[in-house]
Parts: sequence; C-alpha cells; structure tokens
Amino acid sequence: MPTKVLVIEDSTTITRVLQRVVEKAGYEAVCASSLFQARHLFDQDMPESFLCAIVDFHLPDAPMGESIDFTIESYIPTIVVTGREDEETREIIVSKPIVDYFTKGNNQFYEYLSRLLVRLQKNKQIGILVAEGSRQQRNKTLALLQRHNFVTYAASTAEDARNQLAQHKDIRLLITTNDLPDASGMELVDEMRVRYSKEELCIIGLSDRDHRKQSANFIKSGANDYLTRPFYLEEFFCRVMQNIEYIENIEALHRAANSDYLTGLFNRRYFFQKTENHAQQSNEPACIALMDIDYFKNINDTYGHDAGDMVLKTIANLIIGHFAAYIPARMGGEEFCVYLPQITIEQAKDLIEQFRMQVESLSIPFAGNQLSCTISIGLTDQFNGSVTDMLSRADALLYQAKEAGRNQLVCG
Ligand SMILES: Nc1nc2c(ncn2[C@@H]2O[C@H](COP(=O)(O)OP(=O)(O)OP(=O)(O)O)[C@@H](O)[C@H]2O)c(=O)[nH]1
Repeated sequence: MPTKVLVIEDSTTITRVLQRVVEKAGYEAVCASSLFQARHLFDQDMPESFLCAIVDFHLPDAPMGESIDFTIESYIPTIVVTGREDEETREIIVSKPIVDYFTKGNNQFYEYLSRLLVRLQKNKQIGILVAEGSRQQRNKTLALLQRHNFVTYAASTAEDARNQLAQHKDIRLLITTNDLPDASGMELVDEMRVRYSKEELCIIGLSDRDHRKQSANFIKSGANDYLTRPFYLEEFFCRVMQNIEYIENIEALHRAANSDYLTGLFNRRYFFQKTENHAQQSNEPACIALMDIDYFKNINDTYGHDAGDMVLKTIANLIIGHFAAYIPARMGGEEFCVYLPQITIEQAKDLIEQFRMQVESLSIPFAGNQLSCTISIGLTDQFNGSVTDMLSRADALLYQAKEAGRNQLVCG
C-alpha cells in the first residue's frame, strides 16, 4: 500500500492539482476540505500512516492557520500552501515548526513540492552532521533538519566532527560554522576536503552577516555552498535540498557508469578497477570464479530474448544474495564472475558448489512456461600478479567444465 499524504484544502481545483503532485511522487492523497473533515478522517487513521500533510492556511472553519496547528500537534510533518503573499502571513506560518510553505498558483512551486515529497521519504536514509560551537544555534539547525526527516548528528568541536564522520557512513552533508573551539571552520573544511571529495561529502559553511568575508573563505577552503545568518527558513531548506540532490545525482552517474544495465551487477570495467588494487595490495589468499550459463542460446531461441533476459536477471539476483560478502560482476553475455578475497580454495569450492545446485533446482516462471538452466564454473586461487591472469586461468577451467559435460565446477 502506498504511503499516504493528508491534503487539507477547500478549493476543488487546487485539491486536484495537489492530488496529482502527491500521486506523481508515488503516494496516496487523502483529501479533506475542512478542518472538521480532517479531524474526522484522522479519527479513523494513525498519524504514523501519513508521510506528511499539505495544509491550506485559510479554510472556512480555520481562517488563521488553525489546521496547521492541528497537524503539527498530531506529529505530522506539515507543508503549508497559501494564496496570500503578504509578509504578515509568512511570519505567522514560519513561526510554526513546518516543513516548508508555498504560495498557490506558481507552477514551479508545484514542481518543487513534488521534489520535496520524494525527499521526505528519501531523507530518512541521509545523514547530516552539524558542527557548531554554540549549543543553542546547533540545536536550532538540527531541529530544522529533523523537520525534513534527515538523520542528524551533532558535533561541538572539530575533533568531534572528525569522529562522527569516520563513524557514520550515511553522512552526506556537513554544515559547519566558524566558531568551533579547536579549529576554525575553514580549517575543518580544508581538512575534510583532503579526505572526502565534493562528490562524496557536501559542505555548507554558515557565516554571520557581520562576517561576510567568511562566505568566500568557506568556498575557497572547499565548501560546496554557504549561507549567511540570519537566513530565511525557505532559503536554508532550498540550499540543503540542492546540495543533497547534487550528491545523489553524482552517485547515480557513478552507479550507471559502473554497473550492468540489465542486472544491476558491477560491469566488467568496474570489476577490474575494484579487484586489481585489492589483489596487488593484499597478501591474503583470494579466488576467482568464472560462471557461464549452459546452452543459454537455446533459451533465447526457444522462448525469446525476453525470457533470456529474465533468466539473466534471476541468476544475477541469486548471485547478489549468495555472494553478498564478495565482489560479483556480469562480464558480458551469459557470463558472470565473482572475486572472493580472504578465502581458501576449499571454502570457495563449497560455496560455489552450493550455488551451482541452487541454480540447477531453479524454476523460473515466464509467460506460462517454467524455465530452468544450469551453469558451468571455473575456479582458481592461482595468483601470478594480476586479476586478468587469474581470470584467464578461470576461463581455461570453465572451458574444461563445458567439455566435460557442463553443470559442473572445475578448480585448479
Ligand atoms: N537474452 C539475452 N541474450 C543474450 C544477452 N547477451 C548475450 N546473449 C545471448 O547469449 C547467447 C550465448 O550463446 P553461446 O555463446 O552460443 O553459448 P551457450 O548457448 O550458452 O552455450 P555454452 O556456453 O556452450 O553452453 C547468444 O545467443 C547471445 O545472443 C542478453 O543480454 N540477453
């Protein structure tokens, strides 16, 4: 069942637009046209079943934002929409702990709202570290981030920030000021840039209005962005969102470049990049298994190319599950490879033999048919200086397995 978003809005036209925005983001819109109706809906549901609420500031039975108080008091992250653009209304709205607010009628705002809804779910997996010397300011920044569902971490010193970053691999953004007791914010940024690239960790520097030069210094020290205090709530959230999206886009590009489009496994190029370094630097034993589906052409010829794709995806998912602790890849066509570091050939043999039997017993439903297949495998632990050489040896052993009748493992 999709996650729900509560929409409280009296205009049917705007309700329809909001409903579309919510559905485009992948959620179910539960709509109420008044505060009374919202209370009634709410009696029948749990607050936890709502990702957030989109609430009209002015409703016939709640003219001054009373619906906002209702959803906030019900612990639902609240996004406000309003037809009023005056500063007084804005002040009333932003004085409440809301997620964000939008004025109706601007198409770009609806686009932004759609991105925000997607983010509220994704943010639950994203860590942000706030390094600020002042406890009061630090807690304020953390509270703002929590409204957007981020996983938050706090540091009061540069040393603390270093430790938190080393410990929590989900941290994607560091927000820092220049008031840390053991290092300047610039020094911390400079140091972090040696360890983490701009694509691995975004950094936003916070500077005071009285020290505007700090903003330029943050950027020169390697920060991705800066904000000057006091900032507009909306500006803060826009900057955070943009930086997080930047890092996610880079991650998506890396994933696309390094993985096979059909199965999601690493591709051949990335497999070599990842394993060659490991093999050169490590003195521990390692094995390579090269696996090939038997008579795969027959599956394509008998049931069609889509059936072949289905078999490849099923085998790839099995590989991901069975060899989760190792480095698997699709080498091309119906050929897969697994690099197994810190393992003896006897241990690898057992693991791969189990996998071969798992494939043998597989029955894959496809268009009214049950597809089955077997695999042949070459396995080696002989390392003569490169993974490429190991792979050549595994390939020769795989050839022997095919020659000996297929559906078997040959090691050496
Ligand atoms: N469906 C599908 N087929 C693919 C893909 N990549 C390669 N193939 C097909 O895989 C088949 C491989 O056939 P062969 O090299 O003759 O090997 P085989 O039939 O598995 O026979 P043996 O390896 O000798 O047991 C070819 O028909 C390719 O067109 C793919 O991504 N999807």
